[in-house]
Amino acid sequence: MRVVDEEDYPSTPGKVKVERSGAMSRHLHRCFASTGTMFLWALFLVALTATYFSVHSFVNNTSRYFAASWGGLHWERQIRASASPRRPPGSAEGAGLSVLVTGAAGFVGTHCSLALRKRGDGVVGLDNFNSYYDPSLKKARRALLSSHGVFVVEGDINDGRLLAKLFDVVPFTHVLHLAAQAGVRYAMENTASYVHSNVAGLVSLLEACKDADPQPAIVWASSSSVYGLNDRVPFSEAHRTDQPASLYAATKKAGEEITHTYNHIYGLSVTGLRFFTVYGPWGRPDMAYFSFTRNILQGKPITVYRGRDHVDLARDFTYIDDIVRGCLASLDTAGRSTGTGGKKRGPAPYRIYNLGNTSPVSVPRLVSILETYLRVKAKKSVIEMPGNGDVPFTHANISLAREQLGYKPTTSLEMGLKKFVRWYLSYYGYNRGTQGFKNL
Ligand SMILES: O=C(O)[C@H]1O[C@H](OP(=O)(O)OP(=O)(O)OC[C@H]2O[C@@H](n3ccc(=O)[nH]c3=O)[C@H](O)[C@@H]2O)[C@H](O)[C@@H](O)[C@@H]1O
Repeated sequence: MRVVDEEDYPSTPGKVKVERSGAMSRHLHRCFASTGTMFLWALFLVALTATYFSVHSFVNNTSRYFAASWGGLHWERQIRASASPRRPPGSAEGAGLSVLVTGAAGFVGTHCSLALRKRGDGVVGLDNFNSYYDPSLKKARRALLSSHGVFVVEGDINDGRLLAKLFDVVPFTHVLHLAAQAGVRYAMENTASYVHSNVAGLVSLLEACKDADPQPAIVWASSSSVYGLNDRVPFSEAHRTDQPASLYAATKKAGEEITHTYNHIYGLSVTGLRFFTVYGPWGRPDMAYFSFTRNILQGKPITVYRGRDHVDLARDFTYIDDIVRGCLASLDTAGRSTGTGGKKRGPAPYRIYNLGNTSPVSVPRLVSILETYLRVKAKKSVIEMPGNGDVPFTHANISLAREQLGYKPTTSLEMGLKKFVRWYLSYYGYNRGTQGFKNL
């Protein structure tokens, strides 16, 4: 068994060990030899780590450069052309806006972009084409926009570099922020996507807006869902909105608070629009009117939720063209942001409006209107509303929007669904004669 020498013991930190001379010189020699070796090893490791990180960052940057779907002179030319207003000089409506529309390949985004383009404003779209619902519908919307001269950049609002570049290339006068993770019930399945888009993405966009010179005015999509458990009807902007019933609603409410902060600190002009169950052609397949239509045509059952005590659920369904008019009126009346160089130079407007239809319709009535237009009886399964974030009814008071934006919805659910069904049948190529369902 090996006898442990005194020198093998570690010294107590901070204390010097007194040693005998012979043993000491041996020890010193060993000690220097091992320190030198250790030093060389340490040097080698540092060099290795540094090499690793520089190669890694080079590979990262290079692959990001090659993978990026944006950038370059041609891309910048496309952005500038799309962003240029085309109103005739001296036109009564003024010089025209230059609007960045986020979520441009989405339902409301596409309609607003087209409407802006048609009246001569410049529009650049931004959309990440995620797969929350069929991306081919988003691509078809992009093709429609492109045929009207609207260029849509594929990118995410969380990409600060891309946003900075866009504001670098174009001095946007307005941002119409519609990109979001939508859907009330899906918020129970994929919580992270709501935080990613509706909270982190919003902050990323506001950061870019506050740094932009000039700062744009922002109009963005909040939601009727912020009224949550409020049971005073019709819902007015003055009612409480601190009792959300879903994570979706909570992120939209958070958005209202976050935008307020940016308005307060940086002088950004902000208008939040509380949309009430928007529907229409080119709509969202995840919404009830759309999925009911698909299932009814395919002979599949639909699930109709019912409230407590067998009370029907109801929504203040609002037709897309009415919403578009509300969005454009909001842009036109937005008022300027006041900040420059990331600093507030004076107070800027902060507004919130309900954009609804003011006439709630029950879900069973929605189904029966669809049955009439589709000429097919729905296979209904009526169940009690699960605790999934839904609220029993919505009903907008739109006095404020009427007064300040001139907002006046004109489309009944019957009229609006007729237009939707007509679009649906033509888009999916449904052939009544042969009862065939192409591409459904
Ligand atoms: O107003 C809003 O702010 C919200 O409107 C809709 O949310 P929601 O009103 O729940 O719209 P749908 O998903 O189309 O549902 C409409 C009604 O049909 C009911 N429904 C839905 C799905 C289903 O399978 N069965 C059913 O009875 C719902 O409970 C609800 O009462 C949108 O999906 C949200 O993105 C938007 O923010």
